[in-house]
Amino acid sequence: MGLKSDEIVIRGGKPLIGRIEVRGAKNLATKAMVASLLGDTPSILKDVPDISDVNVVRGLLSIHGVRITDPARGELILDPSNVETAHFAEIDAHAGSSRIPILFCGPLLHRLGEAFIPDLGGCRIGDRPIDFHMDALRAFGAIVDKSYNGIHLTAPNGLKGANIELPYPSVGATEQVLLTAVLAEGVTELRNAAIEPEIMDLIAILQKMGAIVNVEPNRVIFIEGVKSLNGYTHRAINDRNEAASWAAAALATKGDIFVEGAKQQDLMTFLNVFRKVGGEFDVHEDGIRFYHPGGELKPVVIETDVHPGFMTDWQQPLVVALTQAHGTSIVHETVYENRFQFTEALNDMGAKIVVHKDGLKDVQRRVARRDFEQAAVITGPTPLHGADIRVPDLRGGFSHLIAALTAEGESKITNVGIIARGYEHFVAKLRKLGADFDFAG
Ligand SMILES: CC(=O)N[C@H]1[C@@H](OP(=O)(O)OP(=O)(O)OC[C@H]2O[C@@H](n3ccc(=O)[nH]c3=O)[C@H](O)[C@@H]2O)O[C@H](CO)[C@@H](O)[C@@H]1O
Ligand SMILES: C=C(OP(=O)(O)O)C(=O)O
Repeated sequence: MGLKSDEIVIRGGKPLIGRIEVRGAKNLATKAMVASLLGDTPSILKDVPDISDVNVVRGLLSIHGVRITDPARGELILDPSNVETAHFAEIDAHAGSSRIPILFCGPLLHRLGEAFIPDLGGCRIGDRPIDFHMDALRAFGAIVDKSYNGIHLTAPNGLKGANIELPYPSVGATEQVLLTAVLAEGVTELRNAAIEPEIMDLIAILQKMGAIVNVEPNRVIFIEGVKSLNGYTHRAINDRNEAASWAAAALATKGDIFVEGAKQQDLMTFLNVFRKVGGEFDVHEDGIRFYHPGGELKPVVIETDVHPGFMTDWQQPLVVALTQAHGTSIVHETVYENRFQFTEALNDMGAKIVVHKDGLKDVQRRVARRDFEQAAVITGPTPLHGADIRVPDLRGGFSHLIAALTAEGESKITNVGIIARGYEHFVAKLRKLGADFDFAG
């Protein structure tokens, strides 16, 4: 029987070897596209990855009247001059696979005086509430009405600078405040802000547009509202999460992958862990070579955290390599409540991973426990064998690809479409790295 478009059959046990390229980050490009709504003139974004989350945001921007053209590979011109005329109150659509529509709130309130936000997508890796976003918008003066099939926001008196302290340094809520405060009247002080490299890149974009944003010590950001902003021209920061995923793939499969576009500065925390596990890397001007130098991999204890800690999006691919380490590794997941679903499939393939749903209370941790954290204890090395598995979420899906490539025998993975949310042309890249697989999609 033929394969369906969201299925891949992988024959594993072969190292991945070769060179691939990472381009603009999913976690920046999509937000930069939203920022174009704030400008009075067109914006130009370069190195936009060909991923489905970008297409979702593109679709929503078009519905709002932003004219989008792509004159060259990875380049988008976003012209917001028709946004007012395309004005409508309600989108009868879902956000598709993406969480980005939540970031339309501030820009639409500024331009139209109201915003309608449909249900959000994104990975089902925990509750993922949006209370910080809504509280921040209320502090700016927005009125939030949840009686719709989605959320309806208005700002009858305009948006005014606010004093906001986030309960947790949320990436999305920090972006929400930035995208709202730049055109709000007066000064906004944001405390306990997230400072991920993608946020710094968004701030660079806003500065190019004419915004005044000061990043102060201790997670404080001051934003002085301005009356209007122009469009920007910007090359998106590269995708460090995709780079880390390919690095993990090189380690697990005993391979050697040159990731063009990987940047040492954005990956420092990951590189330290990669080295401690026994992987080697060479930093070049145009990328980083990640490889398994031979010999045994070593176990590690990791706590996921906000930047500059170990990014939660890195843990899922790395766990596959940890199944091949000699000894017991522990991954404390402190950012999301439910990010170990992917380990069930790994266990079906021969891994020994025990997930502690309430975390490991007796194990000493570097930083204080969060109420809902989980821990995975991985005992290795365990040979992996092929299995039929189903992708649960984006990074979990990439982990399944790595596991199937590491395993002896054949694996059939279904629901691989999710992986295209954040991994550009992953099938072509696997082919380039010498993977043995069948894919019909
Ligand atoms: C598109 C994008 O950029 N996604 C990234 C972004 O997600 P996202 O922006 O959704 O993640 P957040 O940083 O907001 O979430 C962190 C934690 O805060 C909680 N929270 C967040 C908002 C809120 O209103 N209330 C609340 O309780 C979340 O449930 C989670 O436990 O940052 C995450 C953390 O680096 C990454 O894993 C995601 O890849
Ligand atoms: C959790 C992730 O993404 P999103 O916030 O888009 O669901 C991710 O990139 O791993």
